[in-house]
Amino acid sequence: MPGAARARELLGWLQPTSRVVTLALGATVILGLVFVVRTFLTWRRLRHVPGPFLNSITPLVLTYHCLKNDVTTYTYELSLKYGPLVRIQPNVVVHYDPDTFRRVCSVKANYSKGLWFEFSRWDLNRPSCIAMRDNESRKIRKTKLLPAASQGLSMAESRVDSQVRAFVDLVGRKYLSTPGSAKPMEFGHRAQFFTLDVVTSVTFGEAWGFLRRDGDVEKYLETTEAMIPMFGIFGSLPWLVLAVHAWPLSLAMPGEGDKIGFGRLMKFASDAVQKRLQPGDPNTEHDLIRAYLRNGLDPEDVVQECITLVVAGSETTSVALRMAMLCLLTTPSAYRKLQAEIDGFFADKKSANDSDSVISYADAKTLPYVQAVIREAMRLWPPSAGLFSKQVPDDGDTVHGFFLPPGTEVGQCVMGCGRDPRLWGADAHVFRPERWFEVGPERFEEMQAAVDLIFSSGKYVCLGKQVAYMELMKLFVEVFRRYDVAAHNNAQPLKLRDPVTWLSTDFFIRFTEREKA
Ligand code: HEM
Repeated sequence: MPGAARARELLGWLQPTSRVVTLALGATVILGLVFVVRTFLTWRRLRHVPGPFLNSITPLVLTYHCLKNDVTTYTYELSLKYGPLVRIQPNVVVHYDPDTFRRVCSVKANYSKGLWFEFSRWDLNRPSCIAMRDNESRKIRKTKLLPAASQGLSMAESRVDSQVRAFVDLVGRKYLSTPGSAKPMEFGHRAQFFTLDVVTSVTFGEAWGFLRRDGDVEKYLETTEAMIPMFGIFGSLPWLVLAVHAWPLSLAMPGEGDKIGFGRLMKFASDAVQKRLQPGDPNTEHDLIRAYLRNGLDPEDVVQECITLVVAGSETTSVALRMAMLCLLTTPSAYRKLQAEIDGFFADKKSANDSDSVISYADAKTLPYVQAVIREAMRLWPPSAGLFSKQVPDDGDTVHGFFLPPGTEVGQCVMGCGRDPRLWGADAHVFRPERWFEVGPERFEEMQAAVDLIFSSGKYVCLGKQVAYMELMKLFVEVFRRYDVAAHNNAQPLKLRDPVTWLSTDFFIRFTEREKA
């Protein structure tokens, strides 16, 4: 009897329920086989790249570490163990070599952005530069953005100064502890208030007012804080982005009509652009919106670029502020040297007693120890710790001697660049700003270039790098010039978790007026 007829006869003997069970079992076996074959083929594609076996067959190991809140350290430890190139997911390899970093980001290498960047599409039909994965479109967009961003920088300083004053005022108003009266400030959130007010002010010409209110505005922080861990999870399972962008999940995406949260930022950006297009607009104030419009960017694209500026420029810089503060508070020798340098600078300045003055960026750049503290903290705790994967071009590429077929995603372990003992010595994991003074000019340049990779490189380089340095330098100078700072909870200065970058809670610090010498 032919096979198909025999199978029909056997099925006929079964009860209807047994038939359903048998069909379900059959389907499961077939799906299981498809899964095994697919997993085998994916594994085979990059089997020559070292890494843990489990990571080479499932992306979920990385997802697990995002949920466990130790993903950056995990990636770093794997890189050291298997490096210079490690397979961290079936289709993702990671490196931590500064030269490889620069090559992958160069125009010449022709890599493009990985799937994860789709997550930074705020409007599904209109990507801003950070979400553009096609190299040609990015090039055209960035040509328009770069000159405008550098014009924007020249007017950013006065806006950063206003927010530094607002922060210092807030301390004086609410958080100055005196003997017998402790008034600790939760610095993690205040750092965000500061960076959000700076970036909204530089972008829109008007700060959102987090510092003024000393609280969240339109529940923006509450909702975005909940979103940040999603960046990690989407980073480890980037195809999820496509599911979220498709109907019906797309209906849950934030929109201009929302009463709170990210949608408010979208509405604010859209209104701010519209306001500048009105015939009666005086056009006297300078901000990035005007700079972008003047540079020929379509108004609807300007809206998307403004949202990107706020997202890209706030959490990153506040992570840098928090971790630099933590490093200082836990390293008394560095704290003392930083304050001594600041005092020395102001000792013979007329502005020393002017409570309203803020150090100029040009002057701040002459303070080598302040700069060393900031660089050293960002080296150890890079705020942009995610993989930021880029896709291998059509011809494939060879990285550290391993051929990578087209479409492979190459991620970066920026923590590895900052802690590689070959570059930083046996105490690479120690916060020691002095290391920046122990080397000749050539080595110094090499170290500086490696730390700067936290801002990416080449065609992906951050547009707000100078604004970020300006914020960090000015705030530290003006705070430590006026106040002494101490961790409030000696047993645990803060609670740290790492779903994609370092997020903190309960970072309470105390400010006291400095004793005059
Ligand atoms: C310590 C603070 C900061 C760090 C570590 C940082 C890091 C980065 C990195 C790594 C990228 C590139 C991502 C990639 O495509 O691979 C980037 C892009 C970007 N950053 Fe920053 N950033 C910081 C502060 C800022 C600030 C203050 C602003 C705005 C004022 C800003 C605006 C942008 C923009 C607009 C992009 C997109 C550029 C593009 O797609 O070509 N960033 N940033």
